[in-house]
Amino acid sequence: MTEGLFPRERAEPAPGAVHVPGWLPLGRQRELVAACREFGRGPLAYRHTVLPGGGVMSVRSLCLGRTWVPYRYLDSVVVELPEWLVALGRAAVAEAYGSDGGFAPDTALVNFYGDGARMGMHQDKEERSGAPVVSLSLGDRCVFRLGNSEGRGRPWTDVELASGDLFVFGRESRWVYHGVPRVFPGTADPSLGLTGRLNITLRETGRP
Ligand SMILES: O=C(O)CCC(=O)C(=O)O
Ligand SMILES: [Fe+2]
Repeated sequence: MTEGLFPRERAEPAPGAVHVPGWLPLGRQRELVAACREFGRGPLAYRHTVLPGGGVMSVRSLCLGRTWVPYRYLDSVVVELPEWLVALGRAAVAEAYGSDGGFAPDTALVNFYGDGARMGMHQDKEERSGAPVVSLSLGDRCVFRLGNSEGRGRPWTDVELASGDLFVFGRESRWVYHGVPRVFPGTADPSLGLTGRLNITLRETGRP
């Protein structure tokens, strides 16, 4: 166990892919966990997405703003993307790239990883915008696999994401395959009050 022995430093594991460990202070993480709980009490619920081929995702998710279903965006919005989350997304891009570049996310996927949940290698490719993808992690640590734009296979780089970490992939890395092959149960700060892992992913659909 090397956990805590080495400082986790800001890194750019691939051009355009920026990892900022501990970007969100613990208080802000707690607020986000509370907000994610609240999202699930509204008209939306965390559900296992059923894929067109019949597969069922192990992750449970809900979508704020423009509704994503595999593999397209609908015209509908069930719950608006909160303005504070848009602002957080802008701040995240500014942190990663030095400027927010006018980032205007209109959709967010909130993913909950319970026992044994994983996410296979995929591209976020239903967006027409080349704007970056912003990912925030809460709760248990995980392995985030950052692949290449050509296919699901190697080469890839495994990055460990922990609670409060920011990961932005845009520019040359915008269309890379990526996934979460592993979550480490029970690795979150108990004071966060979350069992499992939450991920908030903000995107710009580029649709009117
Ligand atoms: O959970 C993560 O860190 C990644 C989520 C993801 O890739 C997605 O929702 O498209
Ligand atoms: Fe993704």
